[in-house]
Amino acid sequence: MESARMGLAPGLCPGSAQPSRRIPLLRLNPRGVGLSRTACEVELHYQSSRASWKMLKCKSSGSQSEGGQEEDDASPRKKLAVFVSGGGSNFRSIHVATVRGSVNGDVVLLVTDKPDCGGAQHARDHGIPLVIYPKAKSSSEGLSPDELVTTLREFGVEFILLAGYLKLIPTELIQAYPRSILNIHPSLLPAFGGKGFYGLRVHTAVIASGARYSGATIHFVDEHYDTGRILAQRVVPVLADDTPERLAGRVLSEEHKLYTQAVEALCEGRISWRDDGVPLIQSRDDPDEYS
Ligand SMILES: Nc1nc2c(c(=O)[nH]1)N[C@@H](CN(C=O)c1ccc(C(=O)N[C@@H](CCC(=O)O)C(=O)O)cc1)CN2
Ligand SMILES: NCC(=O)N[C@@H]1O[C@H](COP(=O)([O-])[O-])[C@@H](O)[C@H]1O
Repeated sequence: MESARMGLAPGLCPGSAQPSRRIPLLRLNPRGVGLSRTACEVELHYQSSRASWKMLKCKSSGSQSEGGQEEDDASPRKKLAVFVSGGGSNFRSIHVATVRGSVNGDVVLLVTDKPDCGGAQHARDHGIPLVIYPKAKSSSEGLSPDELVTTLREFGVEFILLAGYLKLIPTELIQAYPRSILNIHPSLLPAFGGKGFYGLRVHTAVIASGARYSGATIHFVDEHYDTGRILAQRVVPVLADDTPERLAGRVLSEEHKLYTQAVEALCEGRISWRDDGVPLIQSRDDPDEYS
């Protein structure tokens, strides 16, 4: 049984241009992993006779707040995992908010199905470990659903944020993280959601429908695309001469603000569930106000 121990190194990614030091191909121990953390480094010890995959490791200091204070006096900082497939502007926006301190949490892991995407590059540039899910058909790299759950648990992940992630989250993860997975969608769900509705396709459909308003939706994730409980929305007008690209740009700008506010509430324990199952955000300024 192969075991590998490694220190952290500046972000390395499968296929990255000039890895400063190749991380050995790591194998996951079916019985779990050992995780030890030095002052500013995380070392992972993996043994496995089964799945083989590449673990991208970087200094963990990149995920701490600017003040370096690891935990808010009031409550411990929440550990977040972000899932991306593309440019990662929502991921970057959330990461900036954790570093600046408005979000009482840290991004401790990035998950992607596209290791060369912009979001993965941001993780490498900022010392955030990265894993691949799901396995690419053409490659042996990547985790199985059970291995993904194990890895998230070993990183102490408490909440999962989908941010332009384009693969179906498996039932194993939904069950392991009840009421703890959020997604952002670029329309006013339930309109223009579901399989096939992602990226510019959403905005093209909105314009073609003649809808006068679109927007962004944050929702909890269930087993199906875009059918989970809606947590927050923002409305964006559709202009008579809009193109999908221009509408996308205005919606994306609202997404960044909406997602950051939702994650602030999530990390401060300001989300409550109405008796009919609708999640509400409690105002930071007025505890009697919910939206
Ligand atoms: N279990 C869940 N998984 C995911 C959800 C969800 O609500 N429940 N949300 C999506 C994000 N999303 C919309 O917000 C979404 C992403 C992708 C698709 C889609 O049709 N994907 C294509 C494949 C696209 C590709 O691989 O390039 C498909 O499945 O055919 C719809 C909606 C993330 N996961
Ligand atoms: N249905 C899922 C979907 O379409 N998600 C959308 O992908 C974009 C990702 O942008 P980003 O990578 O710059 O955050 C965002 O507009 C997000 O709402």
